Amino acid sequence: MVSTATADADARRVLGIEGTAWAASAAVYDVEADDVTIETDAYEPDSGGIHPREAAEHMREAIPQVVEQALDIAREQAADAGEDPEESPVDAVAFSRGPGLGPCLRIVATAARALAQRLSVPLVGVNHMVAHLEIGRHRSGFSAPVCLNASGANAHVLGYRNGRYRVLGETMDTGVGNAIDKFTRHLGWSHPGGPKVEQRASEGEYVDLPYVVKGMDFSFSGIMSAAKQAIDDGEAVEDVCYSLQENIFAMLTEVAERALSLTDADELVLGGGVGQNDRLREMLGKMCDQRGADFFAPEPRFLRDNAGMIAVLGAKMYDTGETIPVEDSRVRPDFRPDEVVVTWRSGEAVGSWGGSSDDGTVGARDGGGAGETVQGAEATVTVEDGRVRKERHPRTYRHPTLDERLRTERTREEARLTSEARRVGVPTPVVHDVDPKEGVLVFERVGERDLREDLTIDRVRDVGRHLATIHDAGFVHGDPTTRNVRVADERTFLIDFGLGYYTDHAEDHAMDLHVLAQSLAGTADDAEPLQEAAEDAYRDASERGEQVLDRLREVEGRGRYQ
Ligand SMILES: C[C@@H](O)[C@H](NC(=O)OP(=O)(O)OC[C@H]1O[C@@H](n2cnc3c(N)ncnc32)[C@H](O)[C@@H]1O)C(=O)O
Ligand SMILES: Nc1ncnc2c1ncn2[C@@H]1O[C@H](COP(=O)(O)OP(=O)(O)OP(=O)(O)O)[C@@H](O)[C@H]1O
Ligand SMILES: [Fe+2]
Repeated sequence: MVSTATADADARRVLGIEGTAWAASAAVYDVEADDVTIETDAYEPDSGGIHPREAAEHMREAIPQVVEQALDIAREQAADAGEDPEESPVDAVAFSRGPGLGPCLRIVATAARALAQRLSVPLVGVNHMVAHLEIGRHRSGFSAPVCLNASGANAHVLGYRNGRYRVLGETMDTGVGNAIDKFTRHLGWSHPGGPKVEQRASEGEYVDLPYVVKGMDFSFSGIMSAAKQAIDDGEAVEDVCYSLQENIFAMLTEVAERALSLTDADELVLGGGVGQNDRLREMLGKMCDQRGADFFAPEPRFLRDNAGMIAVLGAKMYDTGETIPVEDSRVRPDFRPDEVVVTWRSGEAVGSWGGSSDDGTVGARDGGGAGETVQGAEATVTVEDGRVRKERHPRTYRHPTLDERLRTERTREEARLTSEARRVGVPTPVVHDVDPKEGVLVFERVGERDLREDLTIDRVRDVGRHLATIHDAGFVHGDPTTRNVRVADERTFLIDFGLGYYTDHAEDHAMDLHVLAQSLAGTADDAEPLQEAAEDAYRDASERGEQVLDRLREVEGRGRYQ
């Protein structure tokens, strides 16, 4: 192929540089051959976790070398293709702009700028998290997958909608890998801990540990303290490792399934270093199998931090003109994936879910007609004779003991809190029958449709008020999404209290509002006025609305990436 290194032509080859935390890495992506060569020099702390200054020092030493190695490969490829040796062998230099450790990012960016200048090619600034996702989409050939990012400093599920990747759910505290690594530091093991836990888990048996999912968000702090405590109490290390993996990965698998259900997607891709774990991949694969979805995990060299994913996304961005001048190329330690305008998918439809169709209906789910069966994220719901039968079937991806515990607990709590909410004046269905062991509930059928098909200011105000009422009564809903509210002419019913629990903590109350806000953002084209209406109604109706809303602002500021 004859080279034309202008910005109008599609890229032949792109050089990627990665160095957000531990991997000093450079790669060449040969577009035509769809071939990625990666050169990585890993930072391994002598003790403890990653020290930002030491990591930056590693970048300073290692980045020039891996870059030169990658460049040599690019030159060979260019020579094989018969290109002019005087010309740059790559059309662009793509680098990880964030998120990541500031000192590391700055060294990588400096190297990238210098190289781009030397080769007289443009710079492309890549979001590291979007790269973790795009590499899976690229390698799988899937068109509109949900993505689970399971990496060291992050954990989130993303879906594509209307030109951006939306964060459907994320960790409320640490990233999944960091959580595991902290646990292994407690044991005195060296960094990284993830592979060591995987190894020890193979000899372990299941012991009870906390399990925390809130809508599509989740939290690791409770389970991590409990795991450390279990070790201090003399529980066998292999049992704690095993159970930790079982619970944490089941949480990730559950939220991935919820995201598939919400977005009506049937493809899932995995990204991030924790994705190298066999048990996590097994769980996700089984879950997808059970619901008829396709699952793809890239090979390990593309899961852990690597410059290959930066080069591949860099090429897509270059092709749509997403290059940046040096003066605009400052690093972004807190760069969120939903800040990126996804230009390289602009030819595609609005998105994979929630877009209103011409007749104003959204999606195709309504537990309305008699005899109809609705597949929710957790349960199968059948409508018969004005009654609704909800069955939580076993999920074979998770440990049977955990599975039984979750199904029993959630069924019992759902019956209890649905009735409790009615008692305090919130419209909910009458509970006719409950069998926690079998995971079966029979309810009165309520509402004509789900809230997401009738999203008005008045309706979300009702929801804000209802949440205030149950919070004042001392419990939370746990999953107040636009699919867990049913609407009829005059009334707005809350359903699906399975994730609810008793609590007086402002933090837990704020999480309910956060889940609602995320769900509005995921379903409505203009979510802001709806969100405001819900908050105003909540503030007016609640005994301590101001305090909870302050906490909500705090919650929203978290889950940011360092
Ligand atoms: C911002 C960026 O620097 C950061 N990168 C990062 O965290 O490196 P990554 O390579 O994606 O993931 C590393 C994590 O992946 C874990 N890990 C590696 N192999 C594992 C395994 N077999 N099982 C569980 N965890 C594993 C390690 O313990 C470590 O916490 C991120 O993507 O969040
Ligand atoms: N009492 C009810 N009256 C009318 N429709 C109902 C009732 N309960 C459930 N449905 C319908 O069934 C759907 C699924 O129910 P539910 O949310 O309880 O199950 P789920 O599996 O927990 O779903 P998800 O986890 O996706 O929210 C609801 O969105 C609603 O359309
Ligand atoms: Fe990463």
